[in-house]
Amino acid sequence: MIEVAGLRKTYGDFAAVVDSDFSVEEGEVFGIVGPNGAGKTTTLKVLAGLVDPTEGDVEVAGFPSDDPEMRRRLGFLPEESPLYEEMTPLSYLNFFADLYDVPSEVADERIEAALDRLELDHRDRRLGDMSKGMKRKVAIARSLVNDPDVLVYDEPASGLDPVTTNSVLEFTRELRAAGKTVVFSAHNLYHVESVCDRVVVMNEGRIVARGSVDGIRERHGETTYHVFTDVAPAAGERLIEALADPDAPTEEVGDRFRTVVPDMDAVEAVRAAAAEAGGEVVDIRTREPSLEDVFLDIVGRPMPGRYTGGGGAVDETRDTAGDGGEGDDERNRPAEPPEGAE
Ligand SMILES: Nc1ncnc2c1ncn2[C@@H]1O[C@H](COP(=O)(O)OP(=O)(O)OP(=O)(O)O)[C@@H](O)[C@H]1O
Repeated sequence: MIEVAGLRKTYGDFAAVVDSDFSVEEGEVFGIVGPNGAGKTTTLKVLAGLVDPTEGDVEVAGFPSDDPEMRRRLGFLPEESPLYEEMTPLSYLNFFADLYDVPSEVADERIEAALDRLELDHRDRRLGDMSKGMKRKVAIARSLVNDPDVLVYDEPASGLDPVTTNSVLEFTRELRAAGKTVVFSAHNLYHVESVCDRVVVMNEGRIVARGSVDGIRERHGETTYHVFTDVAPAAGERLIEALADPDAPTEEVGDRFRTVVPDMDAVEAVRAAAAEAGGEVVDIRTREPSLEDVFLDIVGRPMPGRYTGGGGAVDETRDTAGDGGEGDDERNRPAEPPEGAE
């Protein structure tokens, strides 16, 4: 449904997006995550036909992104919803339906359905008097007036209270169930984890990881084992020292000591050290890395420069360390991942 190949967007000699490639399947919720300034909004604006790429090919629903037909198939939700303060939700949404030439009876039905589903009351209230959550819902309803196949949402749930956030995320899942294709950006990784089928992680203009959330977690995060021992406090120092060499961080937690290790062999080392210190292993828990742990690891890696003039040249860095694998692959990964991130 969406194909992006070799996308690059520069402003002067600054590269906002560098060599971006990805595709989004029909009926998929696809997430773009990354820290501030990573290039998420720029990518989404290119998809929505609001910003022209400097280089590369972008196709949405079979049309190039500068084709007016593509815009008819797409609903865009900008990061900030620019609403006309004096209008009411109904007048505002009808105005946009009109711009898309939606027949008025169809528009009425569609708008009612969207506002009902989004549980937006006060449909005759001035937009200027509405809360941020209500305005966001109106903006989401606006993205649907032309019944698009593809929805491009920039931070749809940012700055909303937990109830409104859940309702927006649930609504996104329903769009998928209705066969829509959704691309959205987010800072909040929980939002991404709870909704997206696949994601790309962007950092400093580049895609640095991609795949399913679980796939990324498996490749970039490490499962750790938390081993609890009942060594007496007086012998704790001995245990900590004994485990410093295999680099198994150990600390006192309540009436136990907890040692964090990467594998079952290391658990045996803890067992031996605990026995030496007069105790034994009383509990072992595995800890999966959260997407947040993984994200911090990935975006913490050094990146090549973003300026094309004078400074670091960005072009040559493409696929420097990408494994070129298929599906759950990753590309443009900086050559040196940091040592054992916690
Ligand atoms: N019109 C523009 N002119 C110059 N630089 C721009 C322009 N638009 C974006 N940039 C720069 O491109 C980079 C990427 O911006 P973008 O808004 O795409 O990032 P983002 O990942 O969406 O960030 P955020 O999470 O803060 O919204 C930023 O450094 C930004 O300052």
